[in-house]
Amino acid sequence: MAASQDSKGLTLTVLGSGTMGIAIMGGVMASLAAAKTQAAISDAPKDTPNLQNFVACDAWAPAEEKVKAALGHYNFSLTTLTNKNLEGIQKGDIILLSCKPHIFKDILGEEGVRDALKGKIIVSILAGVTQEQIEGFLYPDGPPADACRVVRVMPNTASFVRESMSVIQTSTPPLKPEQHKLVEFIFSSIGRVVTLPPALMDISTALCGSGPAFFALVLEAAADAGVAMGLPRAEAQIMAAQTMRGTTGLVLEGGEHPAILRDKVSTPGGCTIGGLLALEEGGVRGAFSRAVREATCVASQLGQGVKNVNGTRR
Ligand SMILES: NC(=O)C1=CN([C@@H]2O[C@H](COP(=O)(O)OP(=O)(O)OC[C@H]3O[C@@H](n4cnc5c(N)ncnc54)[C@H](OP(=O)(O)O)[C@@H]3O)[C@@H](O)[C@H]2O)C=CC1
Ligand SMILES: O=C(O)[C@@H]1CCC=N1
Repeated sequence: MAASQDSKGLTLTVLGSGTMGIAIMGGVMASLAAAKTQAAISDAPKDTPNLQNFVACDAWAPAEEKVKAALGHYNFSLTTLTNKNLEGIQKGDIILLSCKPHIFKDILGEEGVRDALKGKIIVSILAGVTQEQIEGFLYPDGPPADACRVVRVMPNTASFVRESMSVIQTSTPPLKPEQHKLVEFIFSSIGRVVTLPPALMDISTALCGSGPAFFALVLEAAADAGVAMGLPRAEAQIMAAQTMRGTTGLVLEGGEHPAILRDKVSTPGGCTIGGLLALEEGGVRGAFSRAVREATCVASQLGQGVKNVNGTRR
């Protein structure tokens, strides 16, 4: 990590300031802002990395305004750059690779990038791109002593509201303690974290990365049903979303198994069992599970340059 940054704090540089780049910076900023407020009212010693600065890079000029509009109010040092990835990497201590998967070679292949990355950490959230692919591209002859470390993480878009489920891929060999601490700090500040081996990153991509879209479809269907039965749209959406949140609370905080939870809600002879049987008749369990498995297959191909990854299959 660059010692030169110590007095001004560490810098997170984001390469690709789209949905995820903004969501992650936003979540981290919200978390740091909350920690500042907490520190002001408590004397407890803090053992958190001194992350203070953010650099948002993109290839699309309007992204600068988008980033400022989404994050400007946090009052952190925020620099926006268009087509200046190298400058962003030079300024950063930890680099978040959040472009589309197939773009990574354009970014990391730019002259000077390998030098600028010396001793730093790249966190890649690219679906389907392995740690080996990135390392092999940067260091085709094997990593030099001052090589950067590449860490693969799969977060989700709920990072923005600090409710991400982020899967950090196990690093071999382990990261240096301060590097590990910084990666853990960033992702645990924007939600929950689990660490899993490389072979489980594609299913993690489907379940956690794509998951918000799948659950949003169910949520929307529930709200639609409410509207169909006469609820105003706004109330129907809040009711569906809060009910989904309550269910996840019972599982996450209450440790309830989903099958037991279903059973507890199903009063004998009541309406819930009637609704559940309609869902089973419609094959919702199979369709939902198939969606996650399909997304896993597609995710596994995203880094291979394979075309038509979403072409129809049996
Ligand atoms: N969306 C999600 O929920 C999740 C996405 N991911 C992964 O995160 C990554 C980003 O996804 P997402 O945020 O949805 O994608 P977006 O398209 O929203 O963001 C990517 C950004 O990178 C920009 N970009 C393109 N080329 C370059 C370049 N050469 N240098 C710098 N920036 C560039 C794009 O600009 P332009 O639009 O002009 O191409 C775009 O603004 C993907 O790899 C995806 O697999 C992981 C977990 C969840
Ligand atoms: O749809 C995608 O490919 C990305 C990866 C996970 C979520 N969005």
